[in-house]
Amino acid sequence: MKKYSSASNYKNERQSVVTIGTFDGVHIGHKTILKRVVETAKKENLDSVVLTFFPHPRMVLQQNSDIKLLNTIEERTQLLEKTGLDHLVIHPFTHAFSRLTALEYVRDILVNSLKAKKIIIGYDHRFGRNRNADIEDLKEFGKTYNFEVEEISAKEIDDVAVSSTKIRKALDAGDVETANSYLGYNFMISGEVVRGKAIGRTINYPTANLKLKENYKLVPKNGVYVVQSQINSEKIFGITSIGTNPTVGGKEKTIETHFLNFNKDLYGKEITIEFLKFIRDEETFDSVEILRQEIIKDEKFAKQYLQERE
Ligand SMILES: Cc1cc2nc3c(=O)[nH]c(=O)nc-3n(C[C@H](O)[C@H](O)[C@H](O)COP(=O)(O)O)c2cc1C
Ligand SMILES: Nc1ncnc2c1ncn2[C@@H]1O[C@H](COP(=O)(O)OP(=O)(O)O)[C@@H](O)[C@H]1O
Repeated sequence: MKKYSSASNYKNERQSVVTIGTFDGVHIGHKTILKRVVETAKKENLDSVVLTFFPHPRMVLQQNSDIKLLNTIEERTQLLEKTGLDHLVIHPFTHAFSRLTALEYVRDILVNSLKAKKIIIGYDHRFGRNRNADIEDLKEFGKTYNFEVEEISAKEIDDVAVSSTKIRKALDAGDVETANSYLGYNFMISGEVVRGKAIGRTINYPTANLKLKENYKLVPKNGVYVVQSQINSEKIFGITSIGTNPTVGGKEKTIETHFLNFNKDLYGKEITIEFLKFIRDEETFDSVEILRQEIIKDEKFAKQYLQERE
């Protein structure tokens, strides 16, 4: 898959099948569309292209928007790569871009830059300044500019019954199992392991504290989870606590993981944790000793869960 940092950087003489969207999560619904794009391109001897935007329109158009996304742009790129697409165009969503008329957008970006011969798109897709054009307008433009529009019907979309919003809601409720089944992979978070207060090791539960690079990445609800990770290409399971650590008077939100049967220095390493199961909400305990007893129970729960899953 070739990547381009804007539509004007896309240089390719071959005509294409294009789909357009944010594709946050690259979930099973997105994958059915992407599969259709890849297969259509093969059948019709065209190149397959995804046009996506970054930052998210809401991050640009709504002041103080605190929208959280399922994927960082890096994750989105990696997930799209797996679908077998020929080209990924990540076009900068700016104020100027949002002011393009529907005609300018279709003519300059879809037709002149991306050489669209076919556009495969959801029935409710809207585009152009103030999002005032719809799929019927796109079909009209197709007559002028000689491309075809293939509509993905409401039924086809409803049959999958998955949306990025539903997945965000599931994660906000701690329901990682529902989120994972919609995503078709385990929801994950990556970051560098940084130093904390070094209290963990004093209760025999050292925890790797993750520092996120992107403030727009969605973090599941505060609480304790069973997770898995890949450390030096070995699969390691763990228990992750998300929250402010009120028992030890914490204020900042942290994401910290105690890895099971593991004892190595992780400071400075980049790690990814995949969420498997919610264990419980974060609580304020009366003492660190009670917290330690509780973490022992969390560990037992995790081991039991992992054993039953085998
Ligand atoms: C599995 C697990 C569950 C945890 N649950 C809670 C909790 O419910 N409430 C809380 O205040 N802290 C909780 N913690 C966080 C501890 O307070 C934290 O790990 C400890 O303060 C160590 O912090 P440090 O990494 O800065 O040394 C939990 C930690 C782990 C590993
Ligand atoms: N089983 C383990 N799980 C997590 N971290 C571990 C483990 N064993 C050793 N470590 C190391 O210990 C560090 C965490 O120790 P901790 O006392 O919690 O300190 P800190 O407050 O700096 O996180 C981790 O960043 C990692 O380098």
